[in-house]
Amino acid sequence: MSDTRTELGVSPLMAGDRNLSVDEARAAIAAALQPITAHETVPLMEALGRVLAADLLSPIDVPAHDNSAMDGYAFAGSALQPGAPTTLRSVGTLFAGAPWAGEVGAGECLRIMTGAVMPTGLDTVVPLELCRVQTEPEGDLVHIEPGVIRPGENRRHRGEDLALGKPALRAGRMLKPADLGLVASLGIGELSVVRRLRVALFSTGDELRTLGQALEPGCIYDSNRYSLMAALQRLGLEVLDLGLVRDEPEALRATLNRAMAEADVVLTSGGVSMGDADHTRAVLAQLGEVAFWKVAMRPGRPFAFGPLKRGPDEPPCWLFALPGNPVAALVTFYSFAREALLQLAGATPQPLAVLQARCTTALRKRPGRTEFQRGIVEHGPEGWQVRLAGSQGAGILRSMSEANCLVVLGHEQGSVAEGGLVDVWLFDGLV
Ligand SMILES: Nc1nc2c(c(=O)[nH]1)N[C@H]1C(S)=C(S)[C@@H](COP(=O)(O)OP(=O)(O)OC[C@H]3O[C@@H](n4cnc5c(N)ncnc54)[C@H](O)[C@@H]3O)O[C@H]1N2
Ligand code: MOO
Repeated sequence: MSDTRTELGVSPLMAGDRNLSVDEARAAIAAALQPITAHETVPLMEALGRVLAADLLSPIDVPAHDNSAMDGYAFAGSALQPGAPTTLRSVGTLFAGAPWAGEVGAGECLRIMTGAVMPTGLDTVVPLELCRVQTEPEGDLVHIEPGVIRPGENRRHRGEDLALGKPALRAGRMLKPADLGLVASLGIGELSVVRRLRVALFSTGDELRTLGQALEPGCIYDSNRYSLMAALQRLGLEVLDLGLVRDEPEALRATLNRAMAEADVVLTSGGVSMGDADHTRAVLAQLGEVAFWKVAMRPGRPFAFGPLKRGPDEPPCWLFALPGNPVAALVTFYSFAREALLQLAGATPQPLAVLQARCTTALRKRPGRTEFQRGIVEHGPEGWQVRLAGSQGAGILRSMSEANCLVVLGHEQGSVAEGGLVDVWLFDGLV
């Protein structure tokens, strides 16, 4: 990371007045970042959402034995005669957890429960509902009509879920509920995970007040820190809340120094547009190589990104400076910061799930920039459909709150006719 200017490439840092496309900005960010590697061991029940540090090899076969997939009768499939009924005598009952110790001879079968170990020599289970049982004092007779079962059916094979020595989960996995169950099925109670990425978060703007403070004339409550903190928590990251920072070089410098000392990333909102940015730029120029971009997108045009330099052998602290307008802050977070933070956290990239939905109204759009509109997607008579969620102003948080998705109109895309298909990012898919 010594020569970030080269790694970022000429285009983003030298973009000057040119507008970068969303894809160019994303690519420049991804090319600059190096994941953190330090790891720690955590108990399984604390591993949800954490990033697996190394491939997890299965120490056992799961299941450990061939076993029955059904409640029924286990027998040797070779006993089945093509085109003729088969009758077998049941010589015992097998329960899960209690392997069969006896013998099973020709023409015999065993009543077996789901999950019980298949005895040696038996490879087929006929489910109870597919056979006729005739009760007899010396052992029930089981009649199987031709064609209801084939040899080998309803047997679960040893190791078919997880095979001894094979990777059960790969490094970089963000662990989800089923993964924790999978690890438990291997008898493993703790995991090596990448340490949590630490993100310092603050809002800038003299007009901002925080919860509990009085709202003087001209002031507003800081909302960005709360929506961004929640978005960071959803990603499973550690948040260092640095509160509000006034529009003063010394306050900014002091806060950035603290963030650089304590965090891997600093995420800010406000103060990146043309207005009063000069002193911000001067402070950032002293601390690192932050580029101020204009991205061809709406909302969220102004955005700054780059490394704040620490010691010569230390990785930089990465700055993501989001625009102040509350919707622009969230849209740029999801467009640029989300995947970059997952990359830094060591997670295998997981692009957002994109749904295609029919737009219930026509949308005006000119090619040459990406537009994000707040929408409400629902299932209608002809499949997924989406309508816009109220006012689309970059400062209108209410419509963002009412929305359940973002309608994403791509860089090259033009206007959309009523009923046309559009891409949708589901908020519930934003992990
Ligand atoms: N001459 C220009 N003016 C503006 C441009 C431009 O390119 N040229 N870009 C506009 C766009 S687009 C946006 S977005 C904003 C972004 O500006 P900043 O990042 O410098 O943000 P601020 O000016 O500090 O704030 C903008 C707006 O958002 C409110 N805000 C800021 N922080 C918070 C917060 N933490 N919680 C709630 N609301 C917040 C702030 O009060 C302003 O109303 O600039 C446009 N102007
Ligand atoms: O980022 Mo701005 O929100 O496009 O107004």
